[in-house]
Amino acid sequence: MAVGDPTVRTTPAVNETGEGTSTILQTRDLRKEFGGLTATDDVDLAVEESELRCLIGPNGAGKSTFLNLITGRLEPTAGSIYYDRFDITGLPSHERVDRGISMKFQVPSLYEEFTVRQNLRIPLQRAVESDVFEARTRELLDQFDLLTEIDEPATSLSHGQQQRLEIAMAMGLEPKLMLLDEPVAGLSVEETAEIADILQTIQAKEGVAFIVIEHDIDFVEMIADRVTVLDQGGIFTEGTIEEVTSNPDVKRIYLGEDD
Ligand SMILES: Nc1ncnc2c1ncn2[C@@H]1O[C@H](COP(=O)(O)OP(=O)(O)OP(=O)(O)O)[C@@H](O)[C@H]1O
Repeated sequence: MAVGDPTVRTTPAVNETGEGTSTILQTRDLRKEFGGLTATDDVDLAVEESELRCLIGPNGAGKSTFLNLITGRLEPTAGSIYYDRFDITGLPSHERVDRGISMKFQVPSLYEEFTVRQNLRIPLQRAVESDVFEARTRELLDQFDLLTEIDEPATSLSHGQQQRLEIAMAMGLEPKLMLLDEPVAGLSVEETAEIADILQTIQAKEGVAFIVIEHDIDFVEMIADRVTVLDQGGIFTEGTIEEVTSNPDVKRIYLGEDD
């Protein structure tokens, strides 16, 4: 994998943040303002290697803005982002991808005229040597239950299969940290359970950490090691799914339950 020279633009974060080596991502006082609106309000968030973290919160809480700051799509107004022990706050998006941060966006990004194999080749070309394309293509498609569709056009896939292919493409970049924005939106209960299974398998087998934005609490319950609740740009609370969902304020405000 092509990785930039860490001595040129980045600084080891371990001394600055005091975090141990198992922290893959740490934000410090991360802030994003749009005019007078604070979309990310001094967020300190830490994610461990191989952890599956879900971000929940009401519409407009700042979930997508936070992920866009991590990918470099947005520049923070203030604060720092440490990834894999380096300060990546000023790095352009493509360098973050090369270091192992990949994202599956909510909007579809498949090349419809391409086959499943050709779509997957796009990220693989960037991340792995050509002599392992075929083996890695098959391995990923097997993991994502798409091997029998390998030579089918992307347009022939069901919505659930397309979502799986998009996550497989994000995995094709060989990430250490994968960001997913509502990966099961519009999927059936069965399709949702299948994605949950796949993410847990990848987490266990490949050691990838995830940050997943999700409104579907049943899905969060299936996959999350820990849950962070955002509200008005800031962290409202964090904990296990049981801790978060048993918090009366979270229940009332975020899950729409009064009991
Ligand atoms: N490019 C932008 N310019 C101005 N305001 C923005 C921009 N992007 C987001 N915002 C505002 O920042 C706040 C946080 O938005 P964000 O999309 O991050 O929330 P969210 O939690 O992801 O919401 P949803 O669940 O609806 O996707 C909102 O008030 C939104 O209107």
